[in-house]
Amino acid sequence: MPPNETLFLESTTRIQKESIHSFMDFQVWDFPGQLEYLEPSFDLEEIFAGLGALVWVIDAQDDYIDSVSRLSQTTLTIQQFYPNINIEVFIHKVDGLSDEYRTDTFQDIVQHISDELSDAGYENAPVHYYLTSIYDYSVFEAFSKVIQKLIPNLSTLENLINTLTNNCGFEKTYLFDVLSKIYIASDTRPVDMASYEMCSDYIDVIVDVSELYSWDHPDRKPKGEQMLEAESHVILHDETMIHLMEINKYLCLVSVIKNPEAKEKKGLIDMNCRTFQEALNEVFSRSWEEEPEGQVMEGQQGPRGP
Ligand SMILES: Nc1nc2c(ncn2[C@@H]2O[C@H](COP(=O)(O)OP(=O)(O)OP(=O)(O)O)[C@@H](O)[C@H]2O)c(=O)[nH]1
Repeated sequence: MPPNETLFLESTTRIQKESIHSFMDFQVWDFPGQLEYLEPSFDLEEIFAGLGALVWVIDAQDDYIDSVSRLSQTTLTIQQFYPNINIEVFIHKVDGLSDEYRTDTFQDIVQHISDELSDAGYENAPVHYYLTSIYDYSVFEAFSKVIQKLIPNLSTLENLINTLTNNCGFEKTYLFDVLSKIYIASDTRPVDMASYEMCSDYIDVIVDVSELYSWDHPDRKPKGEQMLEAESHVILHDETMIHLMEINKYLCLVSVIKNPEAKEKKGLIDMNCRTFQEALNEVFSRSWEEEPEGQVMEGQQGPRGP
């Protein structure tokens, strides 16, 4: 949804459950801000038992003291009964704040929460914080990190991407979920927002072009055998190449390549990406058989095969 359209969203009045069917199935539950779910009339087991991550959104442009103390109470309850749930705090709507005020707000919120938790005897709580806004890519980046922690075999995926990235001399590689535009894994070099944005935008371009040309036109017959997966690259004004390869129905691999020789070695790059694709689909088909245990979101299954 474009950010400007969110201005007309209606307020949430009850828990809304949204099922996501992608490389792994999970649900997102949207809670109304004022729901007193810690009251005895609510069944904690029903709410928390199947959760993999709790994402707590704090409006950084508003008075957040109340939200912060509700979060502390919730964290204490969760830590007692459901210690495997990841607690992820989005310090949200930071687009309206100056850089300096943003840092102060971040520190203030983190300090408040850790003080309240340590007053209750809970030191070094595993709470993670993100600065987010819907007016840039930060909220996608933050959600990517939240989802990545729930993926069984994440380190195997990262190792595979590292091998590909290092052997081909890529600058950065992301494995994206095409629909949500979150990246489920990347090589382990630091993420640079500009390259993430570029790769994410390139997926939009390819999806748009594919939609234009992929429908069955009665007068258009394919000339010979067609490749199942989309594959594309573009060279930007500074010679950077963005290379995209669809991996399966849900995922695509997008790489940033700075090496000027890449143009001549496109065949080699494609071949290496195909080898990566085979390895990845093999990992997925194995974890599908094994059914991972532990940190799972409600309704989540193992990653899907190709
Ligand atoms: N400036 C700014 N406004 C935002 C951002 N995210 C959401 N909003 C605005 O905040 C308002 C409320 O958004 P919702 O998503 O309905 O917030 P909510 O907390 O889920 O609200 P409830 O549904 O009442 O629980 C909307 O008008 C959004 O446009 C952001 O990152 N920056």
